[in-house]
Amino acid sequence: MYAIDHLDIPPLSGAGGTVRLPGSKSISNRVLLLAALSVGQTDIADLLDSDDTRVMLAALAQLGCRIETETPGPGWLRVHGIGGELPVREGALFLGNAGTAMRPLTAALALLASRHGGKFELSGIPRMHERPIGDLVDALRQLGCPVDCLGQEGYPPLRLGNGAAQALTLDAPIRVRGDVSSQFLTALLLALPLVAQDRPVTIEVVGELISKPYIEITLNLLARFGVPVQREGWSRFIIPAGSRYRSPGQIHVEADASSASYFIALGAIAPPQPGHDGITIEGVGLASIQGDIRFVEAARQMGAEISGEANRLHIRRGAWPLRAVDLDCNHIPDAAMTLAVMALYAEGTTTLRNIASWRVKETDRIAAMATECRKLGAIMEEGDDFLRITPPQGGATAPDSTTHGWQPAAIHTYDDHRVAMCFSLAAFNPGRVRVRIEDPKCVAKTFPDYFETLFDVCEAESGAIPVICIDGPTASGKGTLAAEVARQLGYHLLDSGALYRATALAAQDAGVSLDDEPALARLAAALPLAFRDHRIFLAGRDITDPLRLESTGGMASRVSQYPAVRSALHALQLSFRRLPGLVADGRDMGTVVFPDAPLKVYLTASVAQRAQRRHKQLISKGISASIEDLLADLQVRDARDMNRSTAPLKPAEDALQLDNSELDIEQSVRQVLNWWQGRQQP
Ligand SMILES: Nc1ncnc2c1ncn2[C@@H]1O[C@H](COP(=O)(O)OP(=O)(O)O)[C@@H](O)[C@H]1O
Ligand SMILES: Nc1ccn([C@@H]2O[C@H](COP(=O)(O)OP(=O)(O)O)[C@@H](O)[C@H]2O)c(=O)n1
Repeated sequence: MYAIDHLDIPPLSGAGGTVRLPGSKSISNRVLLLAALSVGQTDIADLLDSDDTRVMLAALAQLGCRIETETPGPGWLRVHGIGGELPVREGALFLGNAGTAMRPLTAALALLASRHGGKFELSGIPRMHERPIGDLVDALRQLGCPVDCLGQEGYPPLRLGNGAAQALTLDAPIRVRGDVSSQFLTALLLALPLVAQDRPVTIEVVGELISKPYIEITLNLLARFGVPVQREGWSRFIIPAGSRYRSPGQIHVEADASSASYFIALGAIAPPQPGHDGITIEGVGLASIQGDIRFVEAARQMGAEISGEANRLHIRRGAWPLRAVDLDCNHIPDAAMTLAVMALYAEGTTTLRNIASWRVKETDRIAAMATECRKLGAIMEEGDDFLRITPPQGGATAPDSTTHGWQPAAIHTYDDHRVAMCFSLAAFNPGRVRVRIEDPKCVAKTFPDYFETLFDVCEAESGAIPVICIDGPTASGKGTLAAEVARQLGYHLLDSGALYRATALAAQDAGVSLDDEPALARLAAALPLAFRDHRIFLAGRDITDPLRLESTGGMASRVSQYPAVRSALHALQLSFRRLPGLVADGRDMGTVVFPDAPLKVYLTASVAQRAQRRHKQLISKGISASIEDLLADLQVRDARDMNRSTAPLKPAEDALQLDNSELDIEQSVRQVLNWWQGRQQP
C-alpha cells in the first residue's frame, strides 16, 4: 500500500497481463455477519482484507464472536457463530467509515438488544455521522426497538436498546424506504431472521427500490445460510417463520466486481503490449452474483471487447476512441464512476443518469467526479442525479499543439477509494500530462494493493519513469537518503552497491579470484539474486547481513573496478526502473546508468564525518572498529572509485551537490524532496 501523501503516476503507454483481485466487499461483510449470527462454524476463503472488513471483524470480536485467522489453512478464516444469542450485552463499537458494517450491525444489534436486553453505541468517523440512516432507524422503531440518535436525528452515532428486553411488533409489515439506499433493506433482511422464529415477518419497500443487484446478493447469501426469503417483485419480502441461520460449512468469497471495473476499463483504454493479449481478470466472471458485473455491458457499449467464463474475464481494446454513451446507471452505482473516467477517452459527450445515490456515498461523488474531471480539462455538467462529461479538447487522440486540452492535475480523493482508483486511469491521457493522486492510501477501504496491482500490468516508456540518482563517496549517507526518499515517494529502490557486494560474495562462494575479471563478469551476468521481504538472497542463501560487512564492501570496491563486471551489471540495474519511479544510489547512477534521470544528487560529507558515521553505524551493530582504520580504508576506497578508468566516481554535469556534513538525515531528505518538487510539471 502507498502510505504516502500523494502518488505521481507518470504517463502510461500500455497494459497487458493477468490480475487477481481481492474479495468482494459487499459479499465479505455480509458473509462475516451471517457467519457470526449462525449456528455452527463457518470457514471463509478469500475474504477481502481491507479497512471495512477489519472494522466488521473487530466489531464481531467485540460482540463475543470467536474468529480464527489462517484456519483451516492460509487464506481462510474460521468464524464460530453466536447462533442468534448475545454473549456480550453492552458495548461501544467504532465503525470508521464502513457503511457495510454500520447499517447491518445497527439492525442486528437493535433486534438482539431488544430481544435479550442489551445496550450498544455505534459510531464512526465524522463523514459516517453525515451519512443518513434515518429510514433504517424509523423501521427499527416501528418494530419497537429503542433507538436513539446521539447527535443529529437520522444520523449516527446511535444508541441501540436500553438494557431491558422489549416486546417486538412483528405482525404488521415493516415499512422501509428503498429509494435512498438499498443498504437499509439489506440490513433488515439480514437482521429480521433473528426474530422470525414464531411467525413470518414481512418487509414492505416504500418508493422505487434502488441498487437492486445488491439486494440480490443479500438474498443469495441468506439462502446459503439457510433462510430462503420470498419476494413479491421488489416491494415485498417475506422471511419465513422458523428462520434460523445455519452455517453452510464453507464459503468462497468471489473477487470484487466493482474493483474489476478499473481493470476492465484499463483493458478498454490501454494500448495493447507486445506479448500480451489484453487484460485477464481472475476470481470474478460472468457467473458473478454481484450486480456490478453488469459494468461489462456498459464497457462493451463504450467499445471494450470483453469475453469471459464463470470466474474469469478477458478484455481488449476495441473501438478507439471509445464511444460516448447515455446510460441509466442505477444498476451499477459504484462501478459507474469508472465510466466517468472512460468518458474522458470517448468521442463526444457521455451522460450518466439515475445516480442520485452517489451524493450520499463516502463523499458526494457527483460533485467529486465533476470537480476532478474538470481539473483534467473536461467540461462537466452535474445535476441532482446525473453527470455529463465532455472530454478535454483533443480527447483520446494524440495531441497537436492546437488541440491539446489535457491539464496536469492533482486529484483530490475525498477519503474515497473509488475516486482514487478510477482517476489512476487518467494517466493514459494522450496529452501525457502527469496525474497526481492525493492520499493514495484511501484505496485501503477495499483494495489496499490497488496501485501495485495496476503498475504490475502497466507499461510506461522507460524515459517516462522518473529516476532520482544519488551518487557519492562511501558513507556519505546515500543509502539512508535514497531509502527514505523512495519511501516517501512510493518509488522502487536500487542499492547498486549491493549488486557489486553480491558479486564479491558470489566470487567468494565460487572460489573465483578477485583478480579474474572475465570469471567475475560471468558471475555478475548471472547473479541468482532474489529480493523478498526486505532481505536479499543469493542462490537461496540469505546474504542480507554478510552483504553489509566492511570486508564485503572492500571486496566490492575491488570487483567494481573492472569494466566487464560493470557492463555485466548494467542491464540488471536498468531493470529496476519500474513504475511509478526509482531512487537509485551508487557511484555512477547519474553519469552512466541513468544519464536521462530528471534529478541527480551528488552527496558528499567531509571524510572525518563519514568515518565517524561509519564508526557509529558499526558500533551500533556490535562490530568493533577503530576510527583511524576506517578513515584510512575510506580514503583508499574513495581514491579507487574516483581514479578507475571506467565509470569513475564524479558528479554528473547536471548533478546538484549536497554536502550533508552539517545536515541531519531529515534535513537531507527534505532538501532532495524539495528539489524533486521543483522539477515537477506545474
Ligand atoms: N545526513 C546524515 N547525518 C548524519 N548521519 C547520517 C546522515 N546520513 C546518513 N547517516 C548515517 O551514516 C551512516 C552511513 O550511511 P549510509 O546510508 O550507509 O551511507 P552510504 O550508503 O553512502 O555508504 C548510517 O549510519 C546513517 O544513519
Ligand atoms: N554504482 C556503484 C555502486 C557501488 N560501487 C562500488 O561498490 C562498493 C560497495 O558499494 P556500497 O554503496 O554498498 O558501498 P558503501 O558506499 O556503503 O561503502 C563501493 O565501494 C564502490 O566501489 C560502484 O562502483 N558503483
